[in-house]
Amino acid sequence: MIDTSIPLVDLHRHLDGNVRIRTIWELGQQHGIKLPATSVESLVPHVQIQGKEADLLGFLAKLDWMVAVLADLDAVRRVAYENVEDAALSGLDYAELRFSPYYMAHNHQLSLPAVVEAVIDGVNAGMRDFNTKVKLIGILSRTYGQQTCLDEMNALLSYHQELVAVDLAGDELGFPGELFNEHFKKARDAGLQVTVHAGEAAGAASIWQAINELGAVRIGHGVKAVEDAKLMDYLAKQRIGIESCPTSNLHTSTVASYDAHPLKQFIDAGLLVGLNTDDPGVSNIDIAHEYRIAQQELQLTAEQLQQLQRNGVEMAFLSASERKALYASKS
Ligand SMILES: O=c1[nH]cnc2c1ncn2[C@@H]1O[C@H](CO)[C@@H](O)[C@H]1O
Ligand SMILES: [Zn+2]
Repeated sequence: MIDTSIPLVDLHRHLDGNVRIRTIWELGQQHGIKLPATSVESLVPHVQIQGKEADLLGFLAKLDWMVAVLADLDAVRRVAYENVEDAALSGLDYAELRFSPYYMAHNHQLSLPAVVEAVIDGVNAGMRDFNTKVKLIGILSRTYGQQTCLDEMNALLSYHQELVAVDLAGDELGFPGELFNEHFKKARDAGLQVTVHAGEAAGAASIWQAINELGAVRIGHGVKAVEDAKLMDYLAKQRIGIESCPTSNLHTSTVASYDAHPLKQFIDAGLLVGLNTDDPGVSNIDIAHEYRIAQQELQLTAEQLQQLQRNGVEMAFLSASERKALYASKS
């Protein structure tokens, strides 16, 4: 199902949505943080989806305990380091890990630039110990509004050489992309690429906005693109990558069932679409699970699965020589 001759990548993966349950428990104990459970086992329903949530915000609440235990920069480094180990354990050759500095910092008033630096340090330590190449994407958590996102952007930009891109995540319905046009201009001016969570909770107009005003060259989820034929055409022609995350879309009730997921329509329309996990810890999945779902629930052929795998490599934020080296590492 996964073709071992093609690099396996995951480009849409929140490192603050992938904190191990045992780590949440241990950090809670270590720092005397009150958790809503008396054991690792009883913590599970508080941080992992059981069935599905009614909407995106219900889903996002599951991440809250993952960052509630980030009491100091060592905790941040640990989570970043373990994310690289998790990526390696799931067989990824290359991963783009994304994180929101304010989301990780706010419970314990950590400094935003210090959190960015700690994530970079943890990931670099992970890359020394494990065999997965990682690049980082900085997130603005739109749910906290324009000013906080400006603080996030400034913290991220002070480490722009260690990042490949910026993203906008959180409450898409409550905080439309227009609020962040200036933020993303700063990022583009600093030479960063842009991917945006769009067309997940809101409709196709949000995807147009992300492309035309925020400068997105990739779209996270993009589920609602199927509602707009012109947009589908544009995405295909412009080779705008769609970071598809089918299980996350089910868990947020963005789609009612796997059957209703538009992945096959994206492929049929010739879109540059790849498979990703989104928040593996919250959804309790790995990348292999998404390929299994694509085969068994979305009825994709072996050729289509290979195409998804290659699309991932094509849309990765890598230079031409890095992409070549990634392919070469498999042959
Ligand atoms: O599927 C998603 N859609 C929108 N926002 C998300 C999703 N998963 C996580 N976050 C958001 O990303 C930041 C942490 O990286 C947080 O703002 C979290 O709410
Ligand atoms: Zn996401």
